[in-house]
Amino acid sequence: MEIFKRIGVVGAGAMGRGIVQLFATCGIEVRLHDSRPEAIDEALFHNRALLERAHKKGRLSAETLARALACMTAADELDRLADCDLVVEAIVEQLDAKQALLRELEARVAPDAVLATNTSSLSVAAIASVCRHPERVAGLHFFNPVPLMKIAEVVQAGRTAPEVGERLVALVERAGHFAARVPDSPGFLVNHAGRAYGPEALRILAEGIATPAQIDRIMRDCLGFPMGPFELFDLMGLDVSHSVMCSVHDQFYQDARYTPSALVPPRLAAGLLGRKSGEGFYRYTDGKPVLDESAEVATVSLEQPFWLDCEDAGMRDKIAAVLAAAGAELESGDSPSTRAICLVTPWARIPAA
Ligand SMILES: NC(=O)c1ccc[n+]([C@@H]2O[C@H](COP(=O)([O-])OP(=O)(O)OC[C@H]3O[C@@H](n4cnc5c(N)ncnc54)[C@H](O)[C@@H]3O)[C@@H](O)[C@H]2O)c1
Repeated sequence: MEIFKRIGVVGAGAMGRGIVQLFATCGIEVRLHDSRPEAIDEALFHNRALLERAHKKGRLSAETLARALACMTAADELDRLADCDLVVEAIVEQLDAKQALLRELEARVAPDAVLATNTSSLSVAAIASVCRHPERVAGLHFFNPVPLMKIAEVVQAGRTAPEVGERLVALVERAGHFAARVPDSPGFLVNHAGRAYGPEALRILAEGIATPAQIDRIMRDCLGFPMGPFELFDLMGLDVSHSVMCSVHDQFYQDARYTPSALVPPRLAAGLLGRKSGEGFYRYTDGKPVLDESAEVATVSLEQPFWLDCEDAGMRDKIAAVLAAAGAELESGDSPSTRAICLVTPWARIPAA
């Protein structure tokens, strides 16, 4: 299978820079373009610092470091991507912007060059629909941060040539990631499944049930997620997440289960985008969250009885044993009394104790 020799990346934000780092580290020449020239310099500087740090920590040999740095270059003009055999776009999540870019790229690259989109949720077929050769267009959806999240979705749109998908799978595997071949459906696989995470957390917040820090802590400490939903919003950028929420909602014909949260637009207008703007649900200094030391963990009163909603008898016994060990009373009726604190067991992976 012919692996790509020279890759162009358009969009030097969180994703574009990560994609550049990933491919350069495995020795493929990558050229980075952005409509803001300063974003290209910043991204290449950022990548250099990350790679040098990895070398200092002994995770990257001097040879791989030198090769990776030599492989990453700036493309000040889009014309500099003309001889790339693959161009991956990672610009703003807007259909018209992506279509306009693909048109511009098609006018420059060779007839057999592949064009890939890193879109999180837009239809790949809709992006490709403006191209003269939609068979060369596929989705190549990485996750943030690209070098660490070792999976990419390879999206086969209605007109994507099968060999284009196969070449992208080979490229993803060469970079050491798992390639998941997925159909061109709203949110593909991961962001469709993720609707039960972020948007549901926003609903809990909107209903005043818990704060972002409380929700994040429960998802991390009790359910074993590596990151809570609000930490994830801050990492992805709320602007990017909002576009995904709106796009998936539209593509499912406004199904109420996917309704985007009204909490989000005022936060976007205020610039509370997350790490990239220095503040989102948390505040950041030098890219690190500033934790609110005064935030207290709420204590649960053991004076009130507990009522447990759990159909799994084995799990029920385990939770009952934890409550008993803590000295709490567990109600046994079919429905809770008015005093009871109700415990609901959602479906999830239970982390090993
Ligand atoms: N942030 C995430 O966690 C994440 C994860 C997976 C996929 N994505 C997708 O990747 C894409 C980029 O997301 P991001 O978070 O890197 O965005 P970002 O806002 O960090 O960066 C986007 C970059 O694109 C540039 N840009 C915008 N329009 C352009 C154009 N017409 N031509 C050239 N450059 C242009 C901007 O100047 C900016 O530097 C989006 O489609 C997003 O949905 C994001």
